[in-house]
Amino acid sequence: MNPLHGLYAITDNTLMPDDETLLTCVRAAILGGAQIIQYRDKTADTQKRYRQACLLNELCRTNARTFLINDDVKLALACEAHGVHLGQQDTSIETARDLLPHHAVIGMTCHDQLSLATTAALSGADYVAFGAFYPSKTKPDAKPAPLTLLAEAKTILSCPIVAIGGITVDNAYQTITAGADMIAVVHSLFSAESIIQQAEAFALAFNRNV
Ligand SMILES: Cc1ncc(COP(=O)(O)OP(=O)(O)O)c(N)n1
Ligand SMILES: Cc1ncsc1CCOP(=O)(O)O
Ligand SMILES: [Mg+2]
Repeated sequence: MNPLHGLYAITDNTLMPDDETLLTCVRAAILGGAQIIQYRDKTADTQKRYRQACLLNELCRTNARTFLINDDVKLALACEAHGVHLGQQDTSIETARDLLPHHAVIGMTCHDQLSLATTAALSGADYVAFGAFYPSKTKPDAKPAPLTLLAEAKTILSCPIVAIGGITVDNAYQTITAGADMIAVVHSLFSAESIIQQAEAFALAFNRNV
């Protein structure tokens, strides 16, 4: 398993509505340097979700990338993903840990609250996610989180930290220097004219010194 660090690409069923578009876009993100891929499909089409999750799992395994499923622990089990990303309203970490293989990756949304993160870490989360740090096109009603939260979180948590919400190539570097180990991106990555070049630009932000 590669480390939980770098560009974390999250799929979108509106931007990538069919199998071919989804695979082409995610392949480009991987080629550009995305390290973690999350399958996030909010439709109720169980058959499509299973088929696409299996396709992405294969793509990620071939390219040695971490593959996570949003919300759905049973789907993660069925497609043999590396793990799941859970929100505060989703399955609990404890239940997910019971259902998944012991080495599964479990990430947890903590919005703008350190207390949710310490609870998640104590429950065995492998990473925690904060946001939205900037206005998000994908989730416009996401509660805003201040960038200072990341440095505070770093002092009290030992697990990796994800920043999410409205992250672009222009604000990626300041988000990483503020304390993010991973930056999770939907719109600014997958709506780009060249997804490969956009992913490269995000990946470069992790290697910049100034
Ligand atoms: C990496 C990452 N962070 C946060 C979220 C949001 O999860 P959640 O609050 O459960 O909202 P939905 O994505 O399910 O709408 C995420 N998916 N990934
Ligand atoms: C799922 C989620 N949770 C908080 S913001 C967000 C969406 C992130 O997408 P974008 O990178 O387009 O703002
Ligand atoms: Mg969720």
